[in-house]
Amino acid sequence: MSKAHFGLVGLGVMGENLVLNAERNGFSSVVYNRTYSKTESFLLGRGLGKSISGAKDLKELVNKLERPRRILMMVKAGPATDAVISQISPYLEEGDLLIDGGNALFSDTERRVEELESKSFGYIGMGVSGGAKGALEGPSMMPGGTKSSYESVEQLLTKMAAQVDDGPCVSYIGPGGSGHFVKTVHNGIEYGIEQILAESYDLMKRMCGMTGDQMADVFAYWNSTEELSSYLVEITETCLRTKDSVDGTDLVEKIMDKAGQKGTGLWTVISALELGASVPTIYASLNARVMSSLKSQRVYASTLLKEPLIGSYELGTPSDGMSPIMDAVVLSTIASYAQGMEIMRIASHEYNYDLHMPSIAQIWKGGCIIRSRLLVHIQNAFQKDPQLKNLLLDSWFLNQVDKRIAGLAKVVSYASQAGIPVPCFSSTLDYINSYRTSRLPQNLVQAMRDCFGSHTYERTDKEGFFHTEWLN
Ligand SMILES: NC(=O)C1=CN([C@@H]2O[C@H](COP(=O)(O)OP(=O)(O)OC[C@H]3O[C@@H](n4cnc5c(N)ncnc54)[C@H](OP(=O)(O)O)[C@@H]3O)[C@@H](O)[C@H]2O)C=CC1
Ligand SMILES: O=C(CO)[C@H](O)[C@H](O)COP(=O)(O)O
Repeated sequence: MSKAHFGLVGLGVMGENLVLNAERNGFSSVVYNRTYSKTESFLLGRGLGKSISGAKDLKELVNKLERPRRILMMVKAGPATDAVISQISPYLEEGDLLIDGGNALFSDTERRVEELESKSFGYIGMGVSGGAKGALEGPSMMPGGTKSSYESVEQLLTKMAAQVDDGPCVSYIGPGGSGHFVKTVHNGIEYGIEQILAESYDLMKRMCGMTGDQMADVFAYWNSTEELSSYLVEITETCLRTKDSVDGTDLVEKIMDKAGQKGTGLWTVISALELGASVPTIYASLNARVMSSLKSQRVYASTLLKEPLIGSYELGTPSDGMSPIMDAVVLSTIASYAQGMEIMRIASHEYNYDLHMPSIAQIWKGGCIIRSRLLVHIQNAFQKDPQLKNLLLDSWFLNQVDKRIAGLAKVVSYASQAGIPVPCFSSTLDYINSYRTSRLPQNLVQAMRDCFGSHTYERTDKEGFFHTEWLN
């Protein structure tokens, strides 16, 4: 029996779609899942009639593959990935390649690349985005590791990836854990945009009294614009139009207001803090999920900390796309991308990843959850100036700030008066206002630090570090 081209470990939501994608692109496959009944039902279901066979254990999976073997692990991140690696390693031979397509912590990937390469195996840490549909039809993929390892699967990945007008949504990211680092930042941006859209929904519902369908019409309009056309805006329209099958009312209103999280948003913020990148919009979105999870406390607090009455505010009309709210959404979305790119710019240098921003924008233009038309402008900005310090400094984005900052300020001000939290909108406003302020009040912070702790300060009028005996 001829050996298969490709192996998959983990027939979950992502794994089963990715293997169908590989098979459709001409790569015969062998699949293994810890719980064998899932393998059986897959082979009798979606895998039926395809060039896909099953393996009851990892030894059988390895034996059924041509050499050098190419095996994608699509399992839960963390200890599950380590378990699979240690169980499969005894059967691997020199030159075989493991690819981790899960949402791994990038420092875990660094460790695994070193461990596996010391045994003469290849190891790729690859961020994958696109959910179930993307995995099947063409995901966005961010592979990192040793370049020669990537080259041995380049053809497979290029065929599997989403394709946009000017090429595939996959390319080599860089060494070590860089692929998973970039995927983590992708998810941080994803958290930001999801929260931004949720804030706009809250304002339209509570300040403007709009119904689900009326809001969905606004999202449909936004999705037709150059600035906001994106996958997340598109699915928000769908979510808002969807009715509960029991009583026909808006389904979103039946969903508990507690957001889950699996770790990548937190890792983005931890990395940003460690690297000294300023990411207030992304941080605000993470904190909003944390605050949302305090449901019982919030319900109790709402009986004591009385909310202000919501007055009447002018926030545009559906026919103008709720203009000030759209301004807030556009600038906050831009800020999320700008902050994500900033983390990667610093990480590229600090971790020697040598990231190529236009290629990352290319990978994100199709297939992934944060795909949007804005990414074309982001790619252009970094192509024009590969050393660009902040996206906001590019002419296209500067123009957006000029055009929309008054609308964002209006939304933040009205929401504050009405007692409606808009953490991403207000963080974005502060981010832009801070970034465009040539002299911030941190001179006083420096004075206090020196006053109580002799930490010294720099002066504006001469070089060096100074200390004053403030309390004499
Ligand atoms: N869902 C999504 O939209 C996306 C998910 N990801 C990432 O991809 C990975 C897989 O996600 P998804 O497909 O959603 O996950 P699922 O929850 O659908 O499936 C998890 C898979 O992991 C396997 N598994 C769990 N623990 C172990 C273990 N200790 N040993 C061996 N196998 C184990 C499960 O096997 P069993 O059936 O035996 O339990 C199952 O095949 C995760 O890292 C996730 O973060 C990345 C991008 C998008
Ligand atoms: O990686 C993804 C998309 O890109 C996954 O869907 C991920 O689970 C999303 O993160 P979280 O569950 O924390 O919201």
